[in-house]
Amino acid sequence: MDEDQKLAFELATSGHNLVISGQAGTGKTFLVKKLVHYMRFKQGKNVSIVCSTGIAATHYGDLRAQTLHKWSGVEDGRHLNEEIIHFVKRDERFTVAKHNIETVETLIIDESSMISAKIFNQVQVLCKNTRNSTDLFGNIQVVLVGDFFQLPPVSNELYGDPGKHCFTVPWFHTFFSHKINLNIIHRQDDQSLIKCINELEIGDISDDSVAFLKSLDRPLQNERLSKCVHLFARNYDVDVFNYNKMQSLQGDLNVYASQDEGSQHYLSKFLAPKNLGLKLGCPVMLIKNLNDILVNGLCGTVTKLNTDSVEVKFTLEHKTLTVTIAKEVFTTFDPVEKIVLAKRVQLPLKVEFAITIHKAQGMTIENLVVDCNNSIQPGQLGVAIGRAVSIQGLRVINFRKSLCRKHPVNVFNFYDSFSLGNIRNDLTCCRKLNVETSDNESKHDDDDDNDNDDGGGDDSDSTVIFDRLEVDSDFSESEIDNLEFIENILGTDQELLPDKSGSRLALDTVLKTFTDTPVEANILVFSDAISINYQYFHYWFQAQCSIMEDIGLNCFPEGEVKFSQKHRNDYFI
Ligand SMILES: Nc1ncnc2c1ncn2[C@@H]1O[C@H](COP(=O)(O)OP(=O)(O)OP(=O)(O)O)[C@@H](O)[C@H]1O
Repeated sequence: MDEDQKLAFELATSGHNLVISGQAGTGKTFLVKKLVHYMRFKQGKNVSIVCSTGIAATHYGDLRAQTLHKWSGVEDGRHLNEEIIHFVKRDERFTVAKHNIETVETLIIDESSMISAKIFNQVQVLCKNTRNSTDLFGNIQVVLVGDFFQLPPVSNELYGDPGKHCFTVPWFHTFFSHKINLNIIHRQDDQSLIKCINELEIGDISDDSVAFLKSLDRPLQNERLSKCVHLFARNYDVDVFNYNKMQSLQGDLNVYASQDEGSQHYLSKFLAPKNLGLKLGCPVMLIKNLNDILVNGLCGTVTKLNTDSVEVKFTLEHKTLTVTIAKEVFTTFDPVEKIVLAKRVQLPLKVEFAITIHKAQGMTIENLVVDCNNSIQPGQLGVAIGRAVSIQGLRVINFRKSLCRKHPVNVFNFYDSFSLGNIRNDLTCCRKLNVETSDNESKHDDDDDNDNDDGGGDDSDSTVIFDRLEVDSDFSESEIDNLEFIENILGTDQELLPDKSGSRLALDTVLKTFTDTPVEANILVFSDAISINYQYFHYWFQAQCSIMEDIGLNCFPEGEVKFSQKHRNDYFI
């Protein structure tokens, strides 16, 4: 281990809560494996490893990691805090999750950049309540591992999750007073490549690195072989690539049609396709966690096509496993009305000649082709190119400097806050704290401090009381107020609008679209359309979503002061 890894190892094995970060390839997963071995087998501790995604969990092989969602029972985040506490404590379907929470001593959470503040807070509240404790996380030692310059959490408007980083929960810095950054990159040894990944992660790329990346646009020797992995930013591009590859594959095409019920709007959002075409020998990826071994993201090859099922040979860490995959039920659930909005029965598979960058986070890939087109998220290209081991096995196509995005300022601020803090042997520095906290305190904190905007502290009864005694029921007026507010921001923020003339025109069009669009007519589609059309304003629009929420609030009938999850869904879905 290098010096930083040793320091992190020492702190974690002495029982401290700890954040371990570091650029792609600095050995975070490597360190966790060492930690788990030592803590389980030398210290005899009950250690659980959980990850934000099933595919990240597979990197731990026999150490048996699983997703945080499954381990804790929070599933896909559909439950309110009080419900999930009730289920885990009393419902026998949640016995395993209850046992996990009651018995664990150390919880290691990897790939935490993709865990939202809402889910993180919910797990914290759940652990505290299930262990009948007043301590954060019920006094479980938590080691949080991840690179927050990589991909951020995915939002889920239906479940009231705006997708904010887990470090925005208000109790974060008290609970994690020790934070360490690993600095030595072990995955690659080419200095130009290391520098380039670093700059891509941060979103500030030098001319040298641009030239370097452009020089990598040449065919790889073994690009045509199946062991070469193609990465794209969007599922759509993955699908097009897969379709073309599928056409060129020999053999008969079997088409598996789904059985659908419910809203077309939600059906169209399922990853499981309506018609899944498969051929013998085509590469596929699981898109659902079937058990601890067959997890979402696992790749394999089709070996037999049956009428309603297929046989797939999966490649695990060092072995292969052939399994019959039958159709599964996919649902979208309304957590307030408690109804299923859409249901699809389909094979939990997707053709995978290529995969999205999201699915690749955490992987090490020897032969890699990255298509940079349509990359819009901060850190996305850093994640993609950071998978490569060497420049000999890396091809980069469609790279342009304008595709590099900067992370929001709160990510940089978070890293500025990195320090080892006060280390006390009796753990009074991080674990044995007398922290006054309530399950919904994050909401109050949010009100107090807009910079530390958490959004994730899920209110325990999902109802936020707003003390607006006078509610403006006239939509147009409040809308105009907010538009003026937007204009003011734009008038002063040079950084957001470096090119004011071009932006002005785009902005006027956007604002016109906004004023012409009834809020209740699907604000999400509207914001998506804006993001696609005006990527330049991407971050700005995210910030405007909260302003739009305010506009929605102002539209409530007079006397209405409760803004519940249901109201939120009515306005924003
Ligand atoms: N101290 C070390 N000595 C030698 N090799 C190391 C060391 N630390 C990590 N490695 C190797 O470097 C490679 C990258 O490590 P690892 O996957 O743990 O990085 P990571 O920080 O988790 O990356 P990512 O953020 O992309 O998931 C692996 O092949 C790992 O075995």
